[in-house]
Amino acid sequence: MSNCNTCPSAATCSSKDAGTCTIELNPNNNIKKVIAVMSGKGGVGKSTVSVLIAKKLREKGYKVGILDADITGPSIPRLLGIKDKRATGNEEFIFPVETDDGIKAMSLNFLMEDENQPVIWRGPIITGVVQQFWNEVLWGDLDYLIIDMPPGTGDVALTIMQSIPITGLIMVSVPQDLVSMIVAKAINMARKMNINVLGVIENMSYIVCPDCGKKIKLFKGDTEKFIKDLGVELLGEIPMNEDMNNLELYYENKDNISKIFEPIINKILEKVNG
Ligand SMILES: Nc1ncnc2c1ncn2[C@@H]1O[C@H](COP(=O)(O)OP(=O)(O)OP(=O)(O)O)[C@@H](O)[C@H]1O
Repeated sequence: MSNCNTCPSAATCSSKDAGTCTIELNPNNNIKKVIAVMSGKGGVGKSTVSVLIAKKLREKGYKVGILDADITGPSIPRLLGIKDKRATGNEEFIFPVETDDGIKAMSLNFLMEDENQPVIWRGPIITGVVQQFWNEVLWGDLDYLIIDMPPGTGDVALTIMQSIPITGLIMVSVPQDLVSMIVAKAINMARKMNINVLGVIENMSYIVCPDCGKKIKLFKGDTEKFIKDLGVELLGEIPMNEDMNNLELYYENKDNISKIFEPIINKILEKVNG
């Protein structure tokens, strides 16, 4: 977790005297581990990976929540297949929405009447909402909270890294040198903030030929070099396919998805618990 020594705003921040700006967790919540999923670049499959992690952990019997910190582009409700549900609350708490398989989720879209309406808010309001999702949502007992980070290395990502105790951060990339460069920025940002980077998941790594089963690399990015240069572990590769593009039908495609994601989740578990 971050502290004031690593914070770029330390000179002007009012929390400096306390030595940290970590937000106290609501005493009604008991969250054992927080896994943040980030990319730096948008549209590479961060939310997809967040949902895959949540589903797999839930299948293994863990109590799981997923916090959609992508306030201006929330996709978790759709990917979980619960886009029509709405969150409720009382004077003290916001209650998370729960999937049929028992994953608790909070996203701005659960609070919007119409998912197509944009939120046209400035940074401080957006960061305030993310902080509320952390400490005003009644998560209860969770083994793992997955945070789907917003794209980029801006204000919201910075606030999350500073104020939420992240156990480990997973970076999602695709095999294109332009994307790798931006993901490298995000990894370096996390390291500057003393966040434990668990590794990189390469999404859209390849497609599988439907006739001969051969793996075809569509992009020519030098993943090996990128991983080596940054000294970070490759946690696994995810192909581009229909199953991944239709996560709301997860249980129909579970076996295919498991073949790909089971080794990845086992590695993640090893890293967060090792
Ligand atoms: N491996 C894959 N195969 C096929 N489609 C995929 C794959 N991964 C992601 N997609 C699709 O690509 C789109 C973007 O994915 P996703 O929303 O997970 O990315 P993101 O990085 O979270 O985007 P954003 O920057 O908007 O938050 C979605 O339509 C998703 O279904």
